[in-house]
Amino acid sequence: MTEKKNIAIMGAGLVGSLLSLYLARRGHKVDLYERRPDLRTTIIDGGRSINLALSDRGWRALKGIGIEEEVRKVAIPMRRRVMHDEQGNLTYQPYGKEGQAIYSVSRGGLNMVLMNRSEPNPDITYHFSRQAMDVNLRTNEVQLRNVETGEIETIQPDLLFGADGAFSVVRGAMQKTERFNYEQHYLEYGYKELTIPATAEGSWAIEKNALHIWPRGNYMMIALPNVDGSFTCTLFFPYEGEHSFANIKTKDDLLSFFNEVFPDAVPLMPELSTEYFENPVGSLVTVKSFPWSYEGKSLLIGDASHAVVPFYGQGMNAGFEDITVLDQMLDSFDGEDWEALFNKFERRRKPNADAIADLAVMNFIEMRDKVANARFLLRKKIEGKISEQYPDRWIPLYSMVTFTDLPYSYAMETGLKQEEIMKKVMKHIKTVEDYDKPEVQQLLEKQLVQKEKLKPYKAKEV
Ligand SMILES: Cc1cc2nc3c(=O)[nH]c(=O)nc-3n(C[C@H](O)[C@H](O)[C@H](O)COP(=O)(O)OP(=O)(O)OC[C@H]3O[C@@H](n4cnc5c(N)ncnc54)[C@H](O)[C@@H]3O)c2cc1C
Ligand SMILES: NC(=O)C1=CN([C@@H]2O[C@H](COP(=O)(O)OP(=O)(O)OC[C@H]3O[C@@H](n4cnc5c(N)ncnc54)[C@H](OP(=O)(O)O)[C@@H]3O)[C@@H](O)[C@H]2O)C=CC1
Ligand SMILES: Nc1ccccc1C(=O)C[C@H](N)C(=O)O
Repeated sequence: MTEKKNIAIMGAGLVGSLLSLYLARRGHKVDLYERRPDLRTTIIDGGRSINLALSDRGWRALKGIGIEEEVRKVAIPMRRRVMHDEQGNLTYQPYGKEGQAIYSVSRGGLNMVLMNRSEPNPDITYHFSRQAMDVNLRTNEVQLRNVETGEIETIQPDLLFGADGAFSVVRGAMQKTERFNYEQHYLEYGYKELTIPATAEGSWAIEKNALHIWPRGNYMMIALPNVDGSFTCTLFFPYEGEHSFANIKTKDDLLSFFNEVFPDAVPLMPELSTEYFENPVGSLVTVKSFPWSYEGKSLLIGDASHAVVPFYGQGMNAGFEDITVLDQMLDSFDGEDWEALFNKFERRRKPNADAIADLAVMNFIEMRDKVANARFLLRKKIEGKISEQYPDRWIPLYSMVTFTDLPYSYAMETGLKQEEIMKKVMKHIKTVEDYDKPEVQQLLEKQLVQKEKLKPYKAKEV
């Protein structure tokens, strides 16, 4: 066992709360400081993103601490995309193979499960309504403000983890250190959450086990199911321009626009105009930074180090995977050189964080635009067939990201190679049956077998 450390985690969101369980299991004493009040006893306004898509990388981290089964009970499998066109016609695209799904979970519910798990553990203490204001990275002193009383206190842990989200204060302190790289990029789009409530019978008004998309070219609405029969809808919409948040000023503007572009959804959204004008518009930002640690005393993790736009449904999953990877590294850690450990961790994770950030932006274009196209859906079916025929040489990009633990960077590189091959294949395809044409089969044989364009993943030593 390594020496017992006093560890402080800034932020008791999804990543901070899960991380505390992993660190306490190794015998450390963990204190979490969260600027918000305890969500188990307080209704919090302003917290957005009511539900989240949980997939394999996230499940793996929950399983690693024995919490998977509890979360599965309240997770709704979403097996496919259901696309709604402007006439209300539906098309479908499965996410993966038979039995594969992404899972809709409540953000607050998941956070509570994680918090409750730490309750009987004397080595984990939550401090709510404590906002990190300033960090002295050299001394590891953190200034905290009691949000309720305004009092300031200073703590000095042995190790400090910054799990304080996309607008991290711990990262803010690192930004002032020498040779720290930082970049942020806001999309010209914002998001607003709306609701499709449960039917009078308490059931789901549209297909329950699906993620619904209303793709409209340069904007879209999506809906994820909740256990109470409702759906949380999110409108991703430009801030400015012809169709934009700026241009919807009145209830009439709203209803005439929604009736025109989302006609099948409007009758299912009785509170549309109240919610639209009351709910905030959230911004969409990618944050890339490096390094993530300082002198072996502090480390950024989750969104604090790599915030990604939500379109792949991978932000939390990537943050949870950070914990899995860190925990694996702790298995062979001598307990001495935390600086070397943190350096190894950040070098391993950085290329993957960058890859999922870029993939997430790409998936926005796919969701808001491409999925409405019959040729795109045909192409996905063909890809499914290739994957069935060459299971060890071709895992579709979406599946690599969502249903495996292959590094995101490998998924991205391989996806680009697949794209090249698909362009060639699709020149010969008009219908699914064309897949069996000799020229298609020969092309695949040449690319995949003879040229070995897509080699299976081999781990590189970092
Ligand atoms: C609209 C939307 C939809 C999303 N959908 C998905 C999805 O489907 N799947 C998915 O995997 N990811 C999704 N994400 C991303 C996901 O929400 C984040 O990646 C995830 O919440 C990151 O967890 P975290 O613990 O690092 O940060 P957070 O969850 O933000 O937690 C940070 C915590 O730190 C606290 N905090 C902040 N500043 C301070 C401070 N100064 N002092 C003390 N505490 C502080 C905050 O109150 C918060 O509780 C989505 C994001 C958005 C915006
Ligand atoms: N990648 C992305 O596009 C986004 C990711 N997220 C992530 O989703 C998770 C949960 O989000 P949620 O609970 O809705 O968080 P919020 O959007 O409610 O943000 C939490 C706090 O962050 C600060 N904040 C929000 N937007 C900005 C901004 N543009 N610039 C500076 N500070 C800002 C605000 O602090 P204050 O009140 O002090 O101003 C806010 O109260 C978090 O992980 C966050 O990291 C959230 C939004 C976008
Ligand atoms: N959770 C989300 C939140 C916002 C936007 C998209 C998602 C998705 O999960 C999209 C899904 N991965 C898809 O590709 O269809």
